[in-house]
Amino acid sequence: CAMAMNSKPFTVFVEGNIGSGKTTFLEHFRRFEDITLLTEPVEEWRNLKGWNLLDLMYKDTAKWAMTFQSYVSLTMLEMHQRPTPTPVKLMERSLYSARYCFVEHMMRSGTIHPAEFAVLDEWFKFIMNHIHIDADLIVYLKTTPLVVYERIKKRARSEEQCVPLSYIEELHKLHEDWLINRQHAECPAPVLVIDADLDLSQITEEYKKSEHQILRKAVDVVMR
Ligand SMILES: Cc1cc2cn([C@H]3C[C@H](O)[C@@H](CO)O3)c(=O)nc2[nH]1
Repeated sequence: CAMAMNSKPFTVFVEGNIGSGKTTFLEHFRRFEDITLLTEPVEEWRNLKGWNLLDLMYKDTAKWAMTFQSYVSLTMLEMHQRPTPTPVKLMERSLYSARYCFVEHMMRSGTIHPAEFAVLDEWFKFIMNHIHIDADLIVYLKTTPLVVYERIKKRARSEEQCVPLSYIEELHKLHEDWLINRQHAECPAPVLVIDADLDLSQITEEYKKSEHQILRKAVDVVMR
């Protein structure tokens, strides 16, 4: 059912480490007409006017990380701002995981220069103060670093083949700090934790748990 454009849709961020099954989770909701799915625009990051920024970032991180994260944030902001004709909007990742997980890691590991971090952080703070983009719910696909590391190898996305386990472990810790230990007050949305270590056959039960919570909220939005 089309939504009156003036009311905000029930917005869900689907968050999790690389290889945690976010795209698979989102595809599970493809069949619901009342839900708009916004998957990560990886293809845009792989081809900006012919430049594969994702590959450049993984190949020469010190040189390209700032450029890459700057463009990722722009594409995420565009998705946050995109008008949604349905009562529910599911987004893969967000400006929050961009800042609290990926950019945070790049700063702590010295991959980007403190001056580059300062610029990215000023953009993030400006957006937080001027644009309303928070979630009504965050679905956290919680995984064990070793499990997703093996999946990344199996999935064999070419740009990711040189990703070390240590990077996956650090990203995991930053997701836990944010979504389990709740260290960032700017993003107060409730978190629904899904055990995403489960393999495809078992995980449907876990998805059903979130389906109920998301769809019930969607009914609330429509009835509002
Ligand atoms: C918001 C955000 C998403 C995102 C993804 N990535 C990388 C991780 C994966 O290899 C690929 C697709 O998620 O892009 C990144 O480096 N920085 C990011 N920031």
